[in-house]
Amino acid sequence: MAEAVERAKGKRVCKPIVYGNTATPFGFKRESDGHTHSWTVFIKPYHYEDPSVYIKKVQFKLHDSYATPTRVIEKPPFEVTETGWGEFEVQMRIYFVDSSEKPITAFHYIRLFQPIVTLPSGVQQVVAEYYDEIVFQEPT
Ligand SMILES: O=C(Nc1ccc(C(=O)N2CC(c3nccs3)C2)s1)[C@@H]1CCCN1
Repeated sequence: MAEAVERAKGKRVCKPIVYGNTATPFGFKRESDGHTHSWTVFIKPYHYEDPSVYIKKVQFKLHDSYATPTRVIEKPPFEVTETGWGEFEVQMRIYFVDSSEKPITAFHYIRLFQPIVTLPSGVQQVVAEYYDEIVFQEPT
Protein backbone atom coordinates (compact mmCIF):
# COMPACT_ATOMS: atom_id res chain seq x y z
CA MET A 1 0.00 0.00 0.00
CA ALA A 2 2.85 2.35 0.87
CA GLU A 3 4.36 1.80 -2.57
CA ALA A 4 1.03 2.50 -4.22
CA VAL A 5 0.84 5.76 -2.28
CA GLU A 6 4.42 6.64 -3.13
CA ARG A 7 3.94 6.22 -6.83
CA ALA A 8 1.35 8.41 -8.53
CA LYS A 9 -0.97 6.33 -10.73
CA GLY A 10 0.72 6.03 -14.08
CA LYS A 11 1.15 3.71 -16.99
CA ARG A 12 2.68 0.33 -16.57
CA VAL A 13 5.79 -0.42 -18.68
CA CYS A 14 6.58 -4.06 -19.38
CA LYS A 15 10.06 -5.15 -20.49
CA PRO A 16 10.18 -8.73 -21.74
CA ILE A 17 13.52 -10.40 -21.00
CA VAL A 18 15.25 -13.72 -21.59
CA TYR A 19 17.74 -15.22 -19.14
CA GLY A 20 19.64 -18.48 -19.04
CA ASN A 21 22.79 -20.03 -20.42
CA THR A 22 24.40 -21.53 -23.49
CA ALA A 23 27.04 -24.25 -23.19
CA THR A 24 29.47 -25.95 -25.54
CA PRO A 25 31.44 -29.10 -24.71
CA PHE A 26 35.19 -29.10 -25.27
CA GLY A 27 34.87 -32.71 -26.42
CA PHE A 28 37.53 -33.68 -23.83
CA LYS A 29 38.39 -33.20 -20.13
CA ARG A 30 40.97 -30.45 -19.79
CA GLU A 31 44.09 -31.84 -18.13
CA SER A 32 44.85 -28.69 -16.10
CA ASP A 33 41.55 -28.38 -14.22
CA GLY A 34 39.16 -31.12 -15.35
CA HIS A 35 36.86 -28.65 -17.06
CA THR A 36 34.76 -30.05 -19.91
CA HIS A 37 32.56 -27.16 -21.10
CA SER A 38 32.50 -23.48 -21.87
CA TRP A 39 29.28 -21.72 -20.86
CA THR A 40 27.77 -18.25 -20.92
CA VAL A 41 25.09 -17.11 -18.46
CA PHE A 42 23.10 -14.09 -19.60
CA ILE A 43 20.15 -11.82 -19.25
CA LYS A 44 18.98 -9.93 -22.36
CA PRO A 45 15.91 -8.18 -23.73
CA TYR A 46 13.47 -10.44 -25.59
CA HIS A 47 13.08 -7.79 -28.28
CA TYR A 48 15.87 -6.03 -30.21
CA GLU A 49 16.50 -3.06 -27.87
CA ASP A 50 19.34 -1.55 -25.85
CA PRO A 51 19.01 -2.89 -22.29
CA SER A 52 21.24 -0.11 -20.94
CA VAL A 53 18.28 2.25 -21.41
CA TYR A 54 16.76 0.66 -18.28
CA ILE A 55 19.36 -1.75 -16.84
CA LYS A 56 22.32 -0.06 -15.10
CA LYS A 57 24.26 -3.23 -14.21
CA VAL A 58 23.83 -6.93 -13.48
CA GLN A 59 25.58 -8.81 -10.67
CA PHE A 60 26.17 -12.52 -11.30
CA LYS A 61 27.01 -14.70 -8.29
CA LEU A 62 28.77 -17.89 -9.43
CA HIS A 63 29.71 -20.93 -7.33
CA ASP A 64 32.23 -19.96 -4.65
CA SER A 65 34.88 -22.22 -6.22
CA TYR A 66 35.27 -19.74 -9.06
CA ALA A 67 37.81 -16.96 -8.77
CA THR A 68 36.01 -13.72 -7.96
CA PRO A 69 32.61 -15.50 -7.86
CA THR A 70 30.74 -12.19 -7.80
CA ARG A 71 30.91 -10.63 -11.26
CA VAL A 72 29.40 -7.21 -11.92
CA ILE A 73 28.69 -6.38 -15.58
CA GLU A 74 28.10 -2.67 -16.10
CA LYS A 75 27.33 -2.56 -19.83
CA PRO A 76 25.63 -4.85 -22.35
CA PRO A 77 25.92 -7.68 -23.08
CA PHE A 78 24.97 -8.57 -19.52
CA GLU A 79 26.63 -11.96 -19.50
CA VAL A 80 29.46 -13.98 -17.95
CA THR A 81 31.44 -16.60 -19.87
CA GLU A 82 33.30 -19.26 -17.93
CA THR A 83 34.40 -22.87 -18.14
CA GLY A 84 33.56 -25.75 -15.85
CA TRP A 85 32.57 -29.37 -15.40
CA GLY A 86 29.18 -29.31 -13.70
CA GLU A 87 25.82 -27.65 -13.28
CA PHE A 88 24.98 -25.23 -10.46
CA GLU A 89 22.79 -22.28 -9.56
CA VAL A 90 23.76 -18.72 -10.49
CA GLN A 91 22.12 -15.73 -8.82
CA MET A 92 21.52 -12.68 -11.04
CA ARG A 93 20.71 -9.31 -9.50
CA ILE A 94 19.49 -6.62 -11.91
CA TYR A 95 20.03 -2.97 -11.00
CA PHE A 96 18.03 -0.32 -12.85
CA VAL A 97 18.90 3.08 -14.31
CA ASP A 98 15.91 4.46 -12.38
CA SER A 99 17.36 4.23 -8.88
CA SER A 100 13.85 4.45 -7.43
CA GLU A 101 13.25 0.96 -8.88
CA LYS A 102 14.43 -1.72 -6.44
CA PRO A 103 16.92 -4.26 -7.87
CA ILE A 104 15.40 -7.63 -8.71
CA THR A 105 16.92 -11.09 -8.31
CA ALA A 106 16.60 -14.09 -10.58
CA PHE A 107 18.13 -17.55 -10.24
CA HIS A 108 19.29 -19.82 -13.05
CA TYR A 109 20.64 -23.34 -12.85
CA ILE A 110 23.52 -23.65 -15.35
CA ARG A 111 22.74 -26.50 -17.77
CA LEU A 112 25.65 -28.17 -19.60
CA PHE A 113 24.03 -31.22 -21.19
CA GLN A 114 20.51 -30.38 -22.37
CA PRO A 115 18.46 -29.08 -24.12
CA ILE A 116 20.58 -29.37 -27.27
CA VAL A 117 19.70 -27.12 -30.21
CA THR A 118 21.19 -27.19 -33.71
CA LEU A 119 22.17 -23.70 -34.84
CA PRO A 120 21.58 -22.63 -38.48
CA SER A 121 25.31 -23.28 -39.00
CA GLY A 122 24.74 -26.91 -38.05
CA VAL A 123 26.71 -26.45 -34.82
CA GLN A 124 25.03 -28.11 -31.81
CA GLN A 125 24.84 -26.18 -28.55
CA VAL A 126 23.05 -26.43 -25.22
CA VAL A 127 20.61 -23.54 -24.81
CA ALA A 128 18.64 -23.27 -21.58
CA GLU A 129 16.73 -20.01 -21.44
CA TYR A 130 13.59 -18.63 -19.83
CA TYR A 131 11.22 -15.81 -20.68
CA ASP A 132 10.13 -13.30 -18.05
CA GLU A 133 8.89 -9.72 -17.85
CA ILE A 134 10.12 -6.78 -15.79
CA VAL A 135 7.15 -4.51 -15.01
CA PHE A 136 7.76 -0.87 -14.13
CA GLN A 137 4.97 1.28 -12.70
CA GLU A 138 5.74 4.62 -14.34
CA PRO A 139 4.46 7.58 -12.30
CA THR A 140 2.61 10.23 -14.31
O1 LIG B 1 28.45 -29.59 -10.49
C1 LIG B 1 28.09 -29.13 -9.43
N1 LIG B 1 28.60 -28.05 -8.85
C2 LIG B 1 29.64 -27.34 -9.36
C3 LIG B 1 30.19 -26.24 -8.79
C4 LIG B 1 31.23 -25.69 -9.54
C5 LIG B 1 31.48 -26.40 -10.68
C6 LIG B 1 32.45 -26.16 -11.74
O2 LIG B 1 32.20 -26.51 -12.88
N2 LIG B 1 33.57 -25.54 -11.46
C7 LIG B 1 34.14 -24.95 -10.27
C8 LIG B 1 35.11 -24.24 -11.22
C9 LIG B 1 36.49 -24.29 -10.86
N3 LIG B 1 37.28 -25.33 -10.87
C10 LIG B 1 38.55 -25.00 -10.52
C11 LIG B 1 38.73 -23.68 -10.23
S1 LIG B 1 37.30 -22.91 -10.43
C12 LIG B 1 34.65 -25.16 -12.31
S2 LIG B 1 30.41 -27.71 -10.83
C13 LIG B 1 26.95 -29.78 -8.70
C14 LIG B 1 27.37 -31.08 -8.04
C15 LIG B 1 26.20 -31.99 -8.19
C16 LIG B 1 25.36 -31.40 -9.27
N4 LIG B 1 25.93 -30.09 -9.63
